[in-house]
Amino acid sequence: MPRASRKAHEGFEAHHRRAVLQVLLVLTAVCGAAYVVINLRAEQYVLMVIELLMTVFACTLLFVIRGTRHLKAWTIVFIIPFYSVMMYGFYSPETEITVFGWVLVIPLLAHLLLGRRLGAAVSVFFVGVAGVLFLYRFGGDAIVQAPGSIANIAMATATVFALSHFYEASREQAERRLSEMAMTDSLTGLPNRAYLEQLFEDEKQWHMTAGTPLSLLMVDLDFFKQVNDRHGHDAGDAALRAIAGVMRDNLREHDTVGRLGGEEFAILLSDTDVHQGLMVAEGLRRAIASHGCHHQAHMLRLTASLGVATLSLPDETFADLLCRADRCLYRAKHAGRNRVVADTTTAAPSETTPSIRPSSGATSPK
Ligand SMILES: Nc1nc2c(ncn2[C@@H]2O[C@H](COP(=O)(O)OP(=O)(O)OP(=O)(O)O)[C@@H](O)[C@H]2O)c(=O)[nH]1
Repeated sequence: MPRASRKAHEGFEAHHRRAVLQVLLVLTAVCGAAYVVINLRAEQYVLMVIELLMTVFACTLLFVIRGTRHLKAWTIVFIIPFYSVMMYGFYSPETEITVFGWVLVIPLLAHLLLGRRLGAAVSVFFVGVAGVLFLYRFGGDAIVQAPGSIANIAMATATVFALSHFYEASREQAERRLSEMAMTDSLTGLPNRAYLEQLFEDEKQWHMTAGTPLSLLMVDLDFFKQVNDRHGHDAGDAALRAIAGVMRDNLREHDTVGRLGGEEFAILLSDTDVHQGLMVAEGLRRAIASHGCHHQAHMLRLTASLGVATLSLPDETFADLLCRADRCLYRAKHAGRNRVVADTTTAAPSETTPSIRPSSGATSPK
């Protein structure tokens, strides 16, 4: 999965897991408070103190998990004592056999909170311990030895385990698919603007820390309306797909081209200063101009204008950089199209805004 899609997926997943954990914490606090009263009245003071501690712990975590970036770690910090308290309840001679009804909650919660793999591992461990405790306490009872009684408990637990596991597997798959769709332009298959924005935030952190340059190209096809008007919308769509392919083929693996919308594209160039960005843009301009897009009986020739800007300030946003690249693009269009203009306003003061013009003038689609 591409990095930004993976981030989107993680965002959806964290949201889901946080919501489940919040419900569990509220339930733990409410049930814990109820058990404090029940155990106090039954004079079972050890259980009462444990329940009281769990209630306070759950209330505290409700605040902690609201803004945490370490949700999984906090979930484990809660779920292990939570299940351990459950195991103590199973072990304690003060509890009845019915306390083992809680064993069904183990696989369900583990999968909802920890996902398919870790959830399965934690479930197997704690259900196994619960099974041992059950046999230790009640293995000799006549009711347990009756045919089918152990099978009932075992099969009910296995059913909840299997359903939780398959539900989680299918939910994770659907979530992954959704996050990919949310980050992809459906016509060209390129990353969309949301993807680029997220990628920019990651790359910015990385490049600012490493002290390496990050550039953005903005690409706009020239006279694209004429393609639609002369050859139809399908031809326009085919041309957009073809140009997307040309750009992808002419970039390095760690550069990312995305479609902003319409006939506008943006490209993030890692480890690239404004001068190198200008060269990359010029290479793309040539590649686009020399590429013929076949559509039915027609050969469409397109050109593009490009603007180049390089990240210069730590607080610069994607929109800021895009705006600078867009201003250069506007100048390229204004100067006759099919050319590249770079923004060097933040580079060395002696430098002026460079532009690269094609030997022939602007061209319109034939
Ligand atoms: N086929 C197709 N056309 C699109 C799509 N999105 C936008 N367009 C068309 O792209 C054209 C953009 O036209 P303009 O904004 O006038 O730009 P242009 O004709 O390229 O002119 P300049 O940018 O000034 O060189 C419009 O006709 C839109 O309908 C799309 O997904 N498919």
